[in-house]
Amino acid sequence: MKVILASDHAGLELRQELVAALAAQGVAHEDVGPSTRDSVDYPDFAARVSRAVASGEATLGVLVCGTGIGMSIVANKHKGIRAALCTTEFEARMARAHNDANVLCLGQRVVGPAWAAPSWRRSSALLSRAAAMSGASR
Ligand SMILES: O=C(CO)[C@H](O)[C@H](O)COP(=O)(O)O
Repeated sequence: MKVILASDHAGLELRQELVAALAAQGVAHEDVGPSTRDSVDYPDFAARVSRAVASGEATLGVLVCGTGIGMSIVANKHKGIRAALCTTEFEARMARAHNDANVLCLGQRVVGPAWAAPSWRRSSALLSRAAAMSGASR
């Protein structure tokens, strides 16, 4: 299994937190940026991750922007992508178990530290659990 992650400038810190969580758990992953808080266009990053998942280059994708909404809209335009915008661990579990979601979209401004520190910590666990639930080997 390989997880591919990207964000825009508004999702940078949460994405980096998730990358660290995956690395700590030994989950294969690819972080495709961006690397700075310079403003970028989220559709470019949504397309990069969506293409990778749709082609099989990656098993699961994670996209983070300010709200997660734009990322989910763009990702779901790609054939073969079932992107789920989740704000809770329950939603992420259901997205995998009931909807076979293959891209997790998160909003840093919704679940991130500046808005709700406890949710920020939960979101790291959320991704790790979603990845683990794929059933694929790490
Ligand atoms: O959430 C988003 C898209 O759904 C973007 O992250 C957000 O629109 C970026 O806003 P700004 O350029 O003002 O930082």
